[in-house]
Amino acid sequence: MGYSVIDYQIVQDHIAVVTLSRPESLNALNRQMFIELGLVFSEIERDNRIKAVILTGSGSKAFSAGADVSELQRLSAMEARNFALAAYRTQDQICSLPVPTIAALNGYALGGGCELAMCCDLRLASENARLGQPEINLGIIPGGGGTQRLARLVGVSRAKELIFTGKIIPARVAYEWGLVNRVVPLEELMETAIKLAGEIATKSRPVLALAKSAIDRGSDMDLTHALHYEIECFAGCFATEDHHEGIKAFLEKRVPRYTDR
Ligand SMILES: CC(C)(COP(=O)(O)OP(=O)(O)OC[C@H]1O[C@@H](n2cnc3c(N)ncnc32)[C@H](O)[C@@H]1OP(=O)(O)O)[C@@H](O)C(=O)NCCC(=O)NCCSC(=O)CCO
Repeated sequence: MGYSVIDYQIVQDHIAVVTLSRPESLNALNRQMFIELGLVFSEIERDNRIKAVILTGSGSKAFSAGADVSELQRLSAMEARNFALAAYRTQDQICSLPVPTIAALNGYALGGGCELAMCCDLRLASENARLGQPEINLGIIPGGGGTQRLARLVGVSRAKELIFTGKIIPARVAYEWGLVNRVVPLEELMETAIKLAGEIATKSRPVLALAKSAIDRGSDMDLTHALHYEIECFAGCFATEDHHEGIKAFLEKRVPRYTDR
């Protein structure tokens, strides 16, 4: 399928790389971007070969500087609601993808860009990356999950500090706060992301999906329900062919050969 504001590639057979591609506006997220992200994530979901996804931005300055301010400028309250709902649907698709996702933050990840990064399972940042929710400086608040996902990742106090002040934090601080998993030089970012995705891709696809579901769905439950949900996911592993192979390979002291079934 042809895309106009994103690029899509499969590397090393199992790794999908989705690149936000509006470099002239620092990969600002417009309606078309959300439509194409929805389409590409549907394509990825249908493709059983894919075992890890990397989401990044074009150029060396930004992952994404957020929602396209020139589109926001024209919105009525009702239209703003529809814009946020469209973003929500695409983000929900990304969050519930049964495959691990990695955001490779190659520069600014602001507003909707930070929100999109927080929909991914893991975040790697280049040393020049800057993260934040500066919506307050435009007279609005985050509308793509920022008030919720940021608070869950860094805690309510730090989220409030960022959202109330619009302050932008460097990658190092984002790492100290647990907002990103790792910080690497810009020129090593994609190599690091592909290496991490490659390591994940050596595991069983259905078992990765069960691990992701146990963590994500469990974190929305109270502890008792979450622990019971983990038990169901653990039992689900025993319904896969791959768990036989994993255990057999361990006992035979060899590398497992998973069939993703
Ligand atoms: C990211 C900033 C700090 C970079 O500043 P600077 O290096 O000075 O680069 P600029 O000249 O400002 O930007 C280059 C070019 O990109 C356009 N642009 C940048 N961000 C956006 C955007 N979000 N929407 C539309 N266009 C954008 C900018 O206008 C320039 O275009 P020219 O045609 O060359 O003029 C700085 O750009 C910045 O602060 N950006 C806005 C960040 C922001 O407020 N994000 C939140 C948006 S609201 C939101 O996401 C709601 C969802 O919750």
